[in-house]
Amino acid sequence: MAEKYDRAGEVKAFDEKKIGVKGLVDAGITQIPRIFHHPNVTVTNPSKPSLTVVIPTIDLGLGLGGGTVTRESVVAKVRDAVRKFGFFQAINHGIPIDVMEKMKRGIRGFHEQDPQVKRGFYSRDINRKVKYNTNFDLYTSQAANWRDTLTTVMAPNVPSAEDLPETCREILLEYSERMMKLGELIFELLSEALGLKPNHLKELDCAKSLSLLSHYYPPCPEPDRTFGISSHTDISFITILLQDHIGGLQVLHDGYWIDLPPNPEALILITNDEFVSVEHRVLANRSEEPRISIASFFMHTITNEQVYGPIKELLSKQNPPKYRDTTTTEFAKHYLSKGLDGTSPLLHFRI
Ligand SMILES: O=C(O)CCC(=O)C(=O)O
Ligand SMILES: [Fe+2]
Repeated sequence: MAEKYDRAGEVKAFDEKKIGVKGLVDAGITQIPRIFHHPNVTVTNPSKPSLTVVIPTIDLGLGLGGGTVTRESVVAKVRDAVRKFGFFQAINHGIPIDVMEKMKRGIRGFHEQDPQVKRGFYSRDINRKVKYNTNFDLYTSQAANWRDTLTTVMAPNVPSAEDLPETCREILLEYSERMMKLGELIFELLSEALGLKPNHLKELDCAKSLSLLSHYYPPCPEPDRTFGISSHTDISFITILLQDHIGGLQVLHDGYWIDLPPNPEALILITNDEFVSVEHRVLANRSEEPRISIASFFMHTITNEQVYGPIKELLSKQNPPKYRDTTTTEFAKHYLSKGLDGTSPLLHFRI
């Protein structure tokens, strides 16, 4: 039996230091604090002989010399991927590689800057639009994850440059502007994939609000005891993820954890519902370098009272609603109180 300890006290003490997990690594720890111990770290895939899953990869036709793919074929591939998998890897998505590289460097720069300056951004205030912390659910989850995150709300109200951290302000603005354009296209494709008019999801304001979660996963001295991010589904309408070369991201498919290997050209799209809301996680970083990822969450902030529910046009006697309507505020509050416990936040709203 594990020895009893004052978990709440240790969580608070760690949080109040405002140094993040990076601060622990910089201090030279060789064992991770108990608050990061997960009772069940099953890192390896449940073994299925010769597991071969082809990761759905979709060419959006926006690369240099693009135009070789038709809209119809892209919509068909998107429909297939999000129904079967709940995610896909997008290539030729229109965001240039140098912008993606600059974004990863900028975020690394934020996390690796003078800790005294970084400390100024440390906060858990849900109303703050620019903040950094370790685990948004540090106080509610059963076990903490080996990850620090800079969160910036980039749309609908674009922050002024001075409100953003100096180390990455320009690239945050440029990346977000491009991400908003890509988001519009993706919501059009998803609408069409659902058999709706192209603007349907955009008219529901799904493409309007963007938060960037810019993660830093420092090397973990005991990667078999914890996660980078434990199993969860996202709170957003969709997430578009940029990851670096380190790896560790896995999605759950047919009961098996599948690795999503890094690809410097690709972005990963994670969808929600009709459209599987795919469960995913990141293993604790076992390399000697930090891992950087930037998750673009198309979602409203917690103060947005807009009502969302199953799309009316898709409902019928044969296909009645499975979920009740809710507001962004109610949904976000539920998500925050639950933490990343591996269960779907949607269950709470099931009819
Ligand atoms: O870092 C990653 O690859 C995934 C991040 C993620 O799942 C999230 O921010 O919700
Ligand atoms: Fe996620």
